[in-house]
Formats: sequence, C-alpha cells, structure tokens
Amino acid sequence: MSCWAVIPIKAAGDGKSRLAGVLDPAAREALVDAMLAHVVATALATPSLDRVYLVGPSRHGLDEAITLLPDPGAGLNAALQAALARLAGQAPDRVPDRVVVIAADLPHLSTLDLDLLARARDGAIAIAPDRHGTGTNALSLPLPDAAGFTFLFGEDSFARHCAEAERLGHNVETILSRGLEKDIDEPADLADAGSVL
Ligand SMILES: Nc1nc2c(ncn2[C@@H]2O[C@H](COP(=O)(O)OP(=O)(O)OP(=O)(O)O)[C@@H](O)[C@H]2O)c(=O)[nH]1
Ligand SMILES: O=C(O)[C@H](O)COP(=O)(O)O
Repeated sequence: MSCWAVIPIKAAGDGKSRLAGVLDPAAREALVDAMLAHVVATALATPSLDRVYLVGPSRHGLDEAITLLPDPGAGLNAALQAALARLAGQAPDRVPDRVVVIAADLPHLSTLDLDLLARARDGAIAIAPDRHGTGTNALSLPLPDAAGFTFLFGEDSFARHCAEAERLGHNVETILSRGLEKDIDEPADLADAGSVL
C-alpha cells in the first residue's frame, strides 16, 4: 500500500488574505510559513505516507528534497487537478494506491490524523470537513479508480466533494478530528494558531 501526500500552497505574499485586517504582510507570511512547515513536517513523520509533494509556484524556502509540482496559475482546483493528473498518469506500476490532499493551514494536524486519511476504507474517498462542516481541509483518493475526481474547493466544498465521490461510485468516509477541522481562515480562527508560532 503506497500513499503520497500533496500539499497546495499559494505564492509567498498571497496567502491568508482574509487576515489582512488583523496581520501585516510580514506577520501573515510568517504564519503561512509556520503552518506550512508544520503540515510538511507532520506529513514527513507519518509512516503511512511514502512521499510528500508541494503544489504551488514556490517551495517557501523548504528543503529541495520535497518535490514541487507546477501550478498552472488558475486557482486551487486547477492546481490540484494538474497534480492529480501528473501523479495518476504515470506508468501503472508507479501510480500510488492513494493520494492524500492536505491544506497547508492546519496548525493542530497530527500524524494520527494523516494516518486516518492514508488508511481509509478500501475504495472509499475520505473527506475531512472544516470546523463549520462546510469546507474541505483534506481528501484521500484511491487510485487509479478516483483519477477522474474533480476538485470543487470553494463554497460548500464538503457537500460538493461528497457528491463528486458518489458520482464516481465511491463510498464516502468522513474524517472528523480536531487536527483536520481547525484550519485558519478568519481572524476568529487565530486563537487556534498559537501552537505553530
Ligand atoms: N498551489 C495553490 N495553492 C492554493 C491556491 N489557492 C489556495 N491554495 C492553498 O490551499 C489551501 C487552502 O486555501 P485557503 O484556506 O483558501 O487559504 P488562503 O488562500 O491562503 O486564504 P485566503 O487568501 O484568505 O483565501 C492553502 O494551503 C492555500 O495556500 C492556488 O491557487 N494554488
Ligand atoms: O472549499 C473550501 O473548503 C475553501 O474554499 C478552501 O478552503 P478554506 O476553508 O481553507 O478556505
């Protein structure tokens, strides 16, 4: 069983724009980098994840050992679609059994959370909602069967990702955990960011 992680990250300076009213650009970038470093380190420390990829325009100073997959520059869904096509489109013996997509803004993420995603039930698409139950903070896609999954980040993405999984004929496994729910989007969420700062 092989499982690869894919972590999308915006260009330096572009992330967390919804926090612009409460954090200056340097503080926002420091927060983005600290959360990314935490998510990458957690993925690297998860035994059930064999490889860790970043998807974005730059590696934010992270080690070159982490492969950067290109971002076409047309938003999160297009960036993830390109990454999935690339990983699922390799020679059949090189395609992993699962790809796990993880948001880079999860300061409480643990290796146990990532293990739940990597070890999702056979054939199921696992989806981790945000604290409101409306957004999506992580997805686990079985390959090659879910290679045609369409990413639908944006409003109501949790419900839309569940519908997309069902459209493809997969069971949905909902993963609920503090580490996967607590992304940092709005000023009110900052109370949950202290652990990485
Ligand atoms: N590569 C890539 N990553 C993205 C893109 N848009 C969002 N992301 C990443 O996707 C994850 C979830 O995004 P959001 O929670 O919306 O974070 P954000 O875009 O930094 O926040 P806002 O600017 O406030 O919307 C974060 O890890 C972002 O860096 C994109 O166009 N390309
Ligand atoms: O689809 C979503 O969940 C959001 O558009 C992107 O994630 P966010 O909740 O981290 O902004």
